[in-house]
Amino acid sequence: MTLKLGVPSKGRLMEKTFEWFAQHGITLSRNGSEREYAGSVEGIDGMSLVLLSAGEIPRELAAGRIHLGVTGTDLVQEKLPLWEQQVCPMEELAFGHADLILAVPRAWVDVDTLDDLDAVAAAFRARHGFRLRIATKYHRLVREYLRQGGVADYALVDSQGATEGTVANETAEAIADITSSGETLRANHLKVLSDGPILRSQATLWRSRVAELEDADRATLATFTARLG
Ligand SMILES: Nc1ncnc2c1ncn2[C@@H]1O[C@H](COP(=O)(O)OP(=O)(O)OP(=O)(O)O)[C@@H](O)[C@H]1O
Ligand SMILES: O=P(O)(O)OC[C@H]1O[C@H](OP(=O)(O)OP(=O)(O)O)[C@H](O)[C@@H]1O
Repeated sequence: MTLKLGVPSKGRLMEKTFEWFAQHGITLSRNGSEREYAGSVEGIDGMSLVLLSAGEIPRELAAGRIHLGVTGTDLVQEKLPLWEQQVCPMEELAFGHADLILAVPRAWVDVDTLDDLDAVAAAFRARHGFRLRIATKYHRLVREYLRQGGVADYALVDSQGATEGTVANETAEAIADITSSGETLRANHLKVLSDGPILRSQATLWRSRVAELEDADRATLATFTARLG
């Protein structure tokens, strides 16, 4: 057996993760072509690399199919209702910073807070005969946040990408998505509610609490942990 490390298979998150491991004397690389999802690890014995979608890493950690994984706090908390029992954060990696926020059309001048949204949601239902729609891929986190905020008159609409476009496309009245620079929100004429983000996320190195460790894996994990300082 080897200690299995799951890393995002593409984009910024993959590149930054490779850089972060390099700073700790561990060289991660993708085998063969850009399209091949196998990789290798140099600089530490007994560790192997698995390239995965960032969104699948939480589930693989929770199933114990990988021992370590890099992905955002947002994805772990969204995908794993019992995340604290299933995974443990080893290190925040100081990149991939993004806030999960609720945003409404900038033209809604009377709506700045969750309380305002609640009032508008009730009026919206009375007027249109259906609930105000919020587009998101973060169903669990958004439902929980709105429940705690006392907002009930809404319907979630699933959106797995280009979520900010759903308002202009008239498939939703509001959105909940991650934002970093804020540019996508601005470009789509949306404004963030002022109550503060639903969640602040960053790329984090997680350890599975359930993956089985053989003696050799335990030794590899100890060597790796010592490297992190
Ligand atoms: N603009 C951004 N700035 C910083 N971090 C971001 C940004 N967009 C996404 N992230 C973070 O990167 C991680 C991966 O996001 P996301 O699932 O959207 O990636 P993806 O490339 O679509 O991955 P997948 O392979 O699962 O489709 C998440 O933790 C998210 O918070
Ligand atoms: O605040 P900003 O810096 O503009 O970044 C936010 C955007 O980045 C992410 O999208 P991504 O580029 O991953 O594409 P997606 O819409 O397919 O998820 C996220 O879903 C936002 O749309």
